[in-house]
Amino acid sequence: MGKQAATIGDVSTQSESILADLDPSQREAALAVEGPVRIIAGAGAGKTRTITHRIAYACAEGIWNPDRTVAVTFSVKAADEMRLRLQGLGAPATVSASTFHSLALQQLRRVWHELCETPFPMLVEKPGALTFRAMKRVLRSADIEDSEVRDVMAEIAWAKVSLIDPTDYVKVCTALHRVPPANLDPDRMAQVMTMFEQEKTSRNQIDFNDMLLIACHVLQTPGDVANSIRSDIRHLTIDEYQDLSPLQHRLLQLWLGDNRNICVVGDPAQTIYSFAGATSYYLGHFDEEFGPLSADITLNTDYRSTPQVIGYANKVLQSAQHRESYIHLDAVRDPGQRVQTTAYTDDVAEARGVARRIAKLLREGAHMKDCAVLTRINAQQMLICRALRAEGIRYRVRTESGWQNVALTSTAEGRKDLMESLEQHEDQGVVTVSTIHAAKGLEFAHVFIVGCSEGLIPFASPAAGDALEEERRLLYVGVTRAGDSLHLSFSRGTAGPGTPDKQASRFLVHG
Ligand SMILES: Nc1ncnc2c1ncn2[C@@H]1O[C@H](COP(=O)(O)OP(=O)(O)OP(=O)(O)O)[C@@H](O)[C@H]1O
Repeated sequence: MGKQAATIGDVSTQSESILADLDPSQREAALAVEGPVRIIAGAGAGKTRTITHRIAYACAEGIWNPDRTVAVTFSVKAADEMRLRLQGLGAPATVSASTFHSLALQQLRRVWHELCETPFPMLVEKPGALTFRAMKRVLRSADIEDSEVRDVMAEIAWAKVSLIDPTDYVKVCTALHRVPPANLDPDRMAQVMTMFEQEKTSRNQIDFNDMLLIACHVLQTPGDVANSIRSDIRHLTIDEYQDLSPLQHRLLQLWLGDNRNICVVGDPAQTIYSFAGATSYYLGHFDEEFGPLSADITLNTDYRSTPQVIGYANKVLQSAQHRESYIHLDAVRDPGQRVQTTAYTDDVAEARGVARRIAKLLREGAHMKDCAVLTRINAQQMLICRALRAEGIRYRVRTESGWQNVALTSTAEGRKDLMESLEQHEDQGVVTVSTIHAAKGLEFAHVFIVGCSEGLIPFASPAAGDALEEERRLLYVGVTRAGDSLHLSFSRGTAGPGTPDKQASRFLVHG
């Protein structure tokens, strides 16, 4: 009896200390532990903090069964980060934090022997080689550029996550005015898609998105297997919900069945993967799909950045096409320095200028791990790295895309390696060089965004519309990684004889 009372007392104290870290809106979200909950939050407003505390609180109070508590996110890094934060809050280790792909893979491996006698398919090791083979067979030519293979692979992945079957591809292209890559006409592209599937199946291989498709198929088939998978998920939390694809949406519907214990969190202004099939539609329409909601919460206090950075971020979105669906961020931190925009004569001067500024920051006491140089594309990074080396600054190029293709590292071993390598780097303290995409979800005291010119941000200067808006959001994501100082730069250097000087990005804020 005494023991029980002590336990209850301990749990309450623990719960109160978990909730004490939250502001009133975050706390409201954490306390809504049953039923559908939507949290729409701006950058730096504590999305991850809120959902991890919510999970830890509900488990500490004994309201949720940790063994049936599942948190899903989009990258291995984000899942690892979530697991670490949950551990830090004392959540039981049986709470699952994983990516869509690793969870689906885990579920399929568990039930496979009950479904078929054939061994579990292998994952395609070289999707590029398989795509090339499919293209060669359809086109009857091997004269195919690497970039064409890459673009076709991306198109196959896009069609899959968008739930578009090869037999419907031509119709979809007509309806959406979609132009297939590699100069293929829609009919040819559909043939390549079909051939890719045949090549894969004949080797008993599956690709990344097949894991989700097969999981959907298994869950769609009524019976004990589907029920047992579903019964493992009682409380489902999904981070970065603005990045959901139709395929992931289908899977989560099937995971839930009649269960309505779902909490989603996202920021429509951070949708930067539309090109790969992600859409913030599901976040915006969550209330129609799952309502009535137990809580529908907006978080707009940015705890990360100075008012200057936040002011800049708000202004980047001010002329956006759908600005009404984006959150206006409020600042709570003390004022810092103004956002700096610098024009350099050429790319080399820009790289050197940025490296020198970082060297100065380091001399003034900043830590290397607090500095990041963000680029729009990987190709910009060579000059930056060279300039950092010339200044004797250690750096790490972040290759992890932060997107789905890293989910395969979800084996315990892969995760351990990843965490060890990250920890090693973190101990040493290095400057991060990363694309904006790969920096999503991270924060640094000092952020340098280079190449803020037309052609880079926005990339290839798309016509007004969705592609242009995605580029605007990308700059917003980059800007909001900065805590204390933000430095934007571009070079005016000519692209070649007779070509005009580069222009500053239209997204840069003046005044
Ligand atoms: N209630 C709070 N009090 C103090 N600091 C907070 C609070 N909520 C969040 N923070 C801090 O604000 C920063 C952003 O929090 P978090 O990483 O959870 O945000 P996020 O919404 O996931 O960010 P983003 O979407 O921009 O990647 C972190 O440094 C976090 O510790």
